[in-house]
Amino acid sequence: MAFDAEATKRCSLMTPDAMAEADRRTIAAGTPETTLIDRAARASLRVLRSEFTRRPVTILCGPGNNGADGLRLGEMLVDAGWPIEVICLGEPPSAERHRGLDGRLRPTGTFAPGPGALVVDALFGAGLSRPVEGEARALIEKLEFAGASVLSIDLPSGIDGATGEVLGIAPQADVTVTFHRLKPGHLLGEGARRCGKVFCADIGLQYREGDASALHNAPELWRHLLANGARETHKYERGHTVVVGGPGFMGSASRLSAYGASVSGAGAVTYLAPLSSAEFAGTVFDAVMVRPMTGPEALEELAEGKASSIVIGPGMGHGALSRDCLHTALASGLPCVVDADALTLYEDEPSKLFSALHEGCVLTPHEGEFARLFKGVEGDKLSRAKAAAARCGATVLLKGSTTVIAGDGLPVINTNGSRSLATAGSGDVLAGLIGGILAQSVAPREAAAAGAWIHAEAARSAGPSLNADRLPRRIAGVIDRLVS
Ligand SMILES: NC(=O)C1=CN([C@@H]2O[C@H](COP(=O)(O)OP(=O)(O)OC[C@H]3O[C@@H](n4cnc5c(N)ncnc54)[C@H](OP(=O)(O)O)[C@@H]3O)[C@@H](O)[C@H]2O)[C@@H](O)CC1
Ligand SMILES: [K+]
Repeated sequence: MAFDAEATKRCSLMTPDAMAEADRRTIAAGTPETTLIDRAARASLRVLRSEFTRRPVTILCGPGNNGADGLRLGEMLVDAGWPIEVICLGEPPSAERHRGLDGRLRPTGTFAPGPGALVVDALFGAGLSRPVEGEARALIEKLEFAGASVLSIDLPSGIDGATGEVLGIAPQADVTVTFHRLKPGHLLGEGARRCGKVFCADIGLQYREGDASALHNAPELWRHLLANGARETHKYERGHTVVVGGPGFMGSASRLSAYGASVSGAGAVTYLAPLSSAEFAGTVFDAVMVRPMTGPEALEELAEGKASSIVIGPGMGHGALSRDCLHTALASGLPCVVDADALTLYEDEPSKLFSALHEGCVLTPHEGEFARLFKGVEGDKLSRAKAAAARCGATVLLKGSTTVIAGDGLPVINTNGSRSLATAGSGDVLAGLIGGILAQSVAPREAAAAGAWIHAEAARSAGPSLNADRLPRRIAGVIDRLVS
């Protein structure tokens, strides 16, 4: 079962190149470029007026259409009676085309933004092609300690719209206004930090299948998949997740996974407890069934029976039984969440793990585990997750304050994470939650996207005192609200 098709269009992220192509298409279909610039400027004006009170405005304009948006915005601000000045890189704009700016153009050397001023950054947007240097760099450097507010048009100048990386230098914007669709660079790395509050305005560009390079995660993509399970009446028809338990003191991580699975909407969860902790596990769980793990054959028996997904890795340890269980889990062909110790068991020979994985698997590494398992995979987070998924032949969920999910279909970027999630055991709960969603016949990329968003949402309104024990209860609340 897949993402909702209409929501996929709305949640699409487009690279600067795809945006330029949409721009060309729209112009070729009869909308003049000046009309698009006009709409972009008008949208910027709307946001500017809603976010800032009247004050002196300096507009920094670059040589391309990002600068053209800035010039047009300048004219609109003059019409609205705002005090403005315009500073252009390179050639000054034609007096004929921009009569409204008469007497307001200043040379670059005069730029001295003061506290309380508003600077519109229209230097570079989607056409940024190299690191920002020279005069443009000097202008952006002056912003750093000026205390002025910054509104960036399309992107903070210097942010690569495809990756979120800084090319040379980029300002810290308070507000960014972009058009048509967000770009991955608005959500990734430094881009996410430098954009401030992001607004996306419709300027009448045509959308076409194949324009997207990634998706911005949102419940409208996958909410219908969760509701599906709730219609089934028998517990095993609603999915049955098996969580492979960890031994002794380590067992708490896997128990958190079992709690995560138990609130996922799956009909049943079985906790397969190593003998050293089976008795204890039997006393702590109520809603989760506990079975003793006599050996990998106990897992095999469940996999051949009623299980519909497996969660393996949290608190499992690196012993021989762990290896046997991992092999049994993967060989079963059931959807599997491979997390924590299951990711690091084979860090010295990852190809052994990769060759056992199948397309129903979801790997959930944090940055440290990712670096150890996918040696040599470098670059921005989106590219790394995609490369890792291609290398291992499974879905990869690369965790962090921004989480990227790559697998079959467009990759998904999840951005509702918060600091409250950075707490011990939170990742174990996530692994269980995704396992529980997988058990409900949801495809791996879709289950990972749903799990990442729900998990983050459960922590979003919480304070720093949130711990992993209390997370499942909050997850249950989020899911119930989503499917009600
Ligand atoms: N499609 C849409 O949605 C719409 C887009 N619109 C707007 O258009 C913007 C895209 O316009 P764009 O393509 O003209 O690119 P833009 O960002 O102005 O920069 C290109 C110029 O900068 C130069 N340059 C690049 N890097 C440089 C550097 N480091 N240092 C110095 N120079 C550098 C580059 O020079 P070149 O590489 O050619 O030598 C070229 O001259 C987009 O962000 C949005 O605001 C709206 O108006 C309407 C609909
Ligand atoms: K800009």
